[in-house]
Amino acid sequence: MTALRVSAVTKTFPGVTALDEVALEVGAGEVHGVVGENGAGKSTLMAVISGALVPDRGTVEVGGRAMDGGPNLARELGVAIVRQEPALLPDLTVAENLYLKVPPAHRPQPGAMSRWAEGCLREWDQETRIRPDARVSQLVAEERFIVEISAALSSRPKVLILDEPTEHLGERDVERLFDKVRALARQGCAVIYISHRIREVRAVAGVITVLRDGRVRGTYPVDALSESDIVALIIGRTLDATFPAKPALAPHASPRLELVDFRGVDLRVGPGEVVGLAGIEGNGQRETLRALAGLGGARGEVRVDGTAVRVHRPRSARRHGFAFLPGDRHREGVLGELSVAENIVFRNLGSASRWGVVSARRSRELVAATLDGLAVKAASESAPIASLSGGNQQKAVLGSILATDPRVLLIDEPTQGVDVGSKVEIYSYLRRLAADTGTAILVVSSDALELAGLCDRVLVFSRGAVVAELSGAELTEERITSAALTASTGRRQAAKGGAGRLLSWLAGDSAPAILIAATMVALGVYVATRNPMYFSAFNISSLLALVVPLMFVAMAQTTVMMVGAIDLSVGPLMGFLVVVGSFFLTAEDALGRQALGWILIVVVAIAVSALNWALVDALKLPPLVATLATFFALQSGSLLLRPQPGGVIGTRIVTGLGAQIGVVPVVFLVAVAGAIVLQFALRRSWAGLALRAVGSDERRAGMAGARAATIRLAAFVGCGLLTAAAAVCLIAQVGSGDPAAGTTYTLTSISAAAIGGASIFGGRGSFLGAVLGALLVQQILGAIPFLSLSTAWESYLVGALTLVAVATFSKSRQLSEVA
Ligand SMILES: Nc1ncnc2c1ncn2[C@@H]1O[C@H](COP(=O)(O)OP(=O)(O)OP(=O)(O)O)[C@@H](O)[C@H]1O
Repeated sequence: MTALRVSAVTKTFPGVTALDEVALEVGAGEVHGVVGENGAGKSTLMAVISGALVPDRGTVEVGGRAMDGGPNLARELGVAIVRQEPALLPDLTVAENLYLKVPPAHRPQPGAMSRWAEGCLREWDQETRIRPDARVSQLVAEERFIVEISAALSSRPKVLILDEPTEHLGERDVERLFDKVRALARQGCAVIYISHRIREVRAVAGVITVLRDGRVRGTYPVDALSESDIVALIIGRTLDATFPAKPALAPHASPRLELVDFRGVDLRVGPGEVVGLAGIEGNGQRETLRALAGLGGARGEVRVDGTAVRVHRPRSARRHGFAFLPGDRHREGVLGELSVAENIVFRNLGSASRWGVVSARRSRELVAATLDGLAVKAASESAPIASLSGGNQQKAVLGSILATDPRVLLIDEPTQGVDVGSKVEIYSYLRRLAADTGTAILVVSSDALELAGLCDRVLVFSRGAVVAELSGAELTEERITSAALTASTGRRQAAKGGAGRLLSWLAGDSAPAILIAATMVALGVYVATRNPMYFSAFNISSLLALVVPLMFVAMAQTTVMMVGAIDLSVGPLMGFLVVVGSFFLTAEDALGRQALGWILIVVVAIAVSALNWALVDALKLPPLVATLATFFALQSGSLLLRPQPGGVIGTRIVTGLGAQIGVVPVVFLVAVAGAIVLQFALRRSWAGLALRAVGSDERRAGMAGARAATIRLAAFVGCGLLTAAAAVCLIAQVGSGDPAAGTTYTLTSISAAAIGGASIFGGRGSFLGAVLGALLVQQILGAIPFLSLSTAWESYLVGALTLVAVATFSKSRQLSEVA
């Protein structure tokens, strides 16, 4: 039975025909390998099948149904995909990502999400210690792939697409994956397996389709082809040898690189020598390489050509002749928005410049030489590097690093995503570089065959120490794998010290609330020791009453910040609503007119926030500019309606809104209850997740089925409604239509939201944090008179606190991500 039928699909991009009349059929229970050179069109074809791209011509049918409804329909029809770059949302937790990625029918109750996610991960591997509550931005590439694969497996797919899933996986994980793939196929799932590791394709697939230049070159049963037959079909010629010959090294040459007790490793690497660092992931090999690149953890002595050097930062490592190719290309390798040429020039500013100015001629020559050197295929050098196929991105980044003319080259996964033909070119390029310039090369790779073929020596790591050294005849793929496996049985968890744990906690969601509460208590105690009147019932009750508008408007601001926007118009909107209210809510107004006033307040708030949304989403104005325009429009509107304050609000309304239970105003309790409900919805509902997902990464959230524009509209309208609530509380406080009433709330709302943990980049924030942030800001404002300080201190203290809070949260997030 045919599970997937692709008929005559054509897809073009400017300057490239990525797919040309492609046809493919995959039967239920079949594992179908798709192979081809870099840029052959494999990922584009998978994007079409999974609904992420619409073809120019041709059709895709899944289980007999035409696939014409984007990613959501594809998911509904049972298509699951593991992409070359896992499409995970960095600000959300592992559990939340898994939840969003599986089709709605397979999702657990939001409350049971964590336990369910643990089950999904444990199904992958009993030992895997990926915590369901870890934020995805804190995971290394291998872990991100495991999460992406677990999500695809947990969605019980009918068609499973795996696009180079093993580039970051160790030997055991690859085996584990193949077991799962075979089990799924036995249950009738159709699997498409894309990889440049031909051995893997042969091991798992029954049928192979070869793509070249966007066209299908043939479909064959795997058994009918040898490995070299497949290579010949892919690149159109046969290869003599994959790995270049290893030249004899000068026996007494003084070492180019020397490590003395560097993270416990002693090592001498001669000029032109290629040394591999192997081991099961997480045993210290990658960390050692990264430490040499200046990315942290450098302890011990490092000498280059006999001179001791410090490699505590990337800059200092570069200055001493180290060049580093990061293994996590998507996160650390490419600058996605910049062009191919800019990516190359940026890494070689020294050689591309003259008198400190980038020279057009030198840049052109540098870019041409780099692209030619590794035969990078790009529609144009001014195209964004993200539009290149994965393998071509890798070659472009590697080329830009090789062009820096290093004395020591540190390369992490040199050929990830690179096709068989280009791998051979890269290996011989590295060998030539080592032989011609004496560059010492250290390589980390999850592919033991690559290490055995490319390196003169391989050091095997276990628990941070070198446990075996292989060279000469001993240097085989089997020896590397067995040395790694016998030395350590599993992945080592990076042991987090006290500082690491503190950082993780600071980067988490509960830190802002706890830190604010602690600061409030400390401030309260301090002020009370200076002035005993501070804790009087009157003072507490007026503080709580005054803070309520700020609490609501801080929640409003948090809502839009969550989707990566900011709303400057909240303050003037509050003022405008107060002015509107002052025409309908006076003692003389009849009940009907008063009801109309309340309705108008809500309608105006919704209209203004919908306008803000339209400016941002339809006109594509930056939120800062769009809401600044509404800021001024609203302020002028208020002044036009009420050039002078006027319209006294009816006493019944003022006293009603000012009702208290003991010393606590009722509206305060309403605000707190609202914050609790919203916080719960933010963490435990699809809407809350979608809100954070869109703020975290709109494109990926879209792939998970979230409609970004609708969600942003909901966020803006939510912001408007919460601002209306703030305005209602303000009406009772001001008591009349004052056009300037709300203006100061714009900045204080941003401060309170940021102190509460919201990020202006979206994806993060907390309603409880915002409410506590508002309380702290108000507490500071209220404490100034008790300390007999001038009012200037209001700005100093609130400003400083905002700065400290934002710096602490963003820095801790940054550091915990690197860790
Ligand atoms: N968004 C895009 N904009 C412009 N060109 C694109 C875009 N996506 C893909 N291409 C081009 O389409 C062609 C096919 O790319 P695709 O990513 O499908 O190749 P691939 O076979 O998956 O390669 P690799 O093995 O390197 O991953 C390439 O020339 C690529 O540059």
